[in-house]
Amino acid sequence: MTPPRADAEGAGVVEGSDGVAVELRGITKRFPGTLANDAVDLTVRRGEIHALMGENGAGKSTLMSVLYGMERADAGSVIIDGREVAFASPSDAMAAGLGMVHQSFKLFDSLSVAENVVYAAEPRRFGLVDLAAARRRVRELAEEHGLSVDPDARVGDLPVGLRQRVEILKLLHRGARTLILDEPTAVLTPAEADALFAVLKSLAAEGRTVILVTHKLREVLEGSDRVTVLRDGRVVARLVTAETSADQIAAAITGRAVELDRIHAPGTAGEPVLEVAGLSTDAVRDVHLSVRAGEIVGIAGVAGNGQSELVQALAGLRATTAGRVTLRGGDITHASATERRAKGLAYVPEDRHAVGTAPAASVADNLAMGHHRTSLSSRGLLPPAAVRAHAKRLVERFGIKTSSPEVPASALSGGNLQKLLIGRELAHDAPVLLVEQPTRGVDIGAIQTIHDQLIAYRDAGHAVLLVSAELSEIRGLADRVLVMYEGRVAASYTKDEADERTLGLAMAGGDTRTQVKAAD
Ligand SMILES: Nc1ncnc2c1ncn2[C@@H]1O[C@H](COP(=O)(O)OP(=O)(O)OP(=O)(O)O)[C@@H](O)[C@H]1O
Repeated sequence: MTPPRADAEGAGVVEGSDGVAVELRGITKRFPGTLANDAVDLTVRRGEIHALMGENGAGKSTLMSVLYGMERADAGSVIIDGREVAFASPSDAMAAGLGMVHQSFKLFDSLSVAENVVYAAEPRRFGLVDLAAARRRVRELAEEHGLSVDPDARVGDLPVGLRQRVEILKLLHRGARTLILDEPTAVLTPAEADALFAVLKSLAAEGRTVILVTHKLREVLEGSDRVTVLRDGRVVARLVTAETSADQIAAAITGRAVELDRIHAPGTAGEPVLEVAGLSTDAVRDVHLSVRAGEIVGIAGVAGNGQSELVQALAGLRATTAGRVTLRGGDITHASATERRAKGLAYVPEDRHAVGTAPAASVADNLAMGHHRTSLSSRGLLPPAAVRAHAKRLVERFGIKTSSPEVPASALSGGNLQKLLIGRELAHDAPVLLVEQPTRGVDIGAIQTIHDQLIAYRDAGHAVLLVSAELSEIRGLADRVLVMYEGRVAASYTKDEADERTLGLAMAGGDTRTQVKAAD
């Protein structure tokens, strides 16, 4: 691992950069109406795990895009291994030893692990791709870095944690010495996240460098060496992880005290409004549940145990093979998604990009979507003034950071798009809300806002079915908790019973409900 040498005259070599892998000096990047990065300085030492944190829209992704050659800064310099660089594209950044794992992986599902890892940098024999060498290479890299994965597996068949491994192996194959990971644990199970951090720590111990963009305080405290916090495009804190606390980081991020992991008091439940009896789909088996007015029912489970499929079936987006669903007493088992909506079912899907929003439409139009039959509309039409006023209200209520409601939704940062989606669905005031992963990619201050809004929604007498991979979210919000395992509801707990250990065991397939009761 030799850093690139300066040329004979030493041009481009920056003084005082020993032991520094990446240095950004005075990076400024402006978008129309937004100063996304304002003279940002960031120093990342070789061999460290450096967390980059900050509210949604603080400028983290923009800064990483500048570093990785995807965006050109208006001012400032990028220094890699002591040498000033000017990347015109990510391939320049890769050639200088940087590698980025994006939130949506860039892999070919139909190809094998080995083919993906060596893609565009294949070992060749007599001009042909040498697949045997590719397989060997994957095995070597996997062994060297503790990243075991079968070189012959088809990528599309792998769980998300292993697909992420393939991305990392691909970067290592291309010689990346600095890895940038954008919210890498957002879609991982807790066990996969632990495995990822073990890998990152061993890469750092080898002298590689990791830059981690994340909102998760716990993983930053456990897994990083230093933290840089951005707010409104500027650096507001540089912290040594071992010398700081969750509260200090949270205060740096939001500029105020945040109550972390609050457990909300239970609500007062009324009549059942959503009733599910014996529901089955391709991935769900014989589910019985009911959600009452004024109640939040949480569904916990390791990703892939049928939670998403259950909610999709309830939303009318997945075929039901058996069972019966009633909404406020009316049978909706075979109703379309549109009919269910009209009957009072709102839905916040997990995938905000593919199903939830229209990126080219404006923020205001996205917030108005589906409101053609609500008080916003006048004979099925949406008057522009009403759309604007509606957008203004929701932008304020949910703290959606945007230079104007007229910009396209694609200009919003990831977390702000999530706030838009939640805001739009809550504004329907529907008697039943199905919500999946409401705070994925959302900063800690906004998590508090979204949680408060969901509780207020419940207290106004609505029923909420909440699916979340975050146990702290389930415990904080839900009045009752169901755990799904292998497509079934494996256990059901009251708020008091649902401690982290009990839920964790049930999620792993061991229903401890009876033991807990016996011990009481
Ligand atoms: N292409 C663009 N056009 C206009 N504005 C943009 C564009 N990309 C980003 N912005 C704006 O720049 C600011 C910084 O966005 P950025 O995506 O860097 O934030 P972030 O810290 O990564 O947020 P998140 O945590 O939500 O991912 C935001 O106000 C965003 O709306």
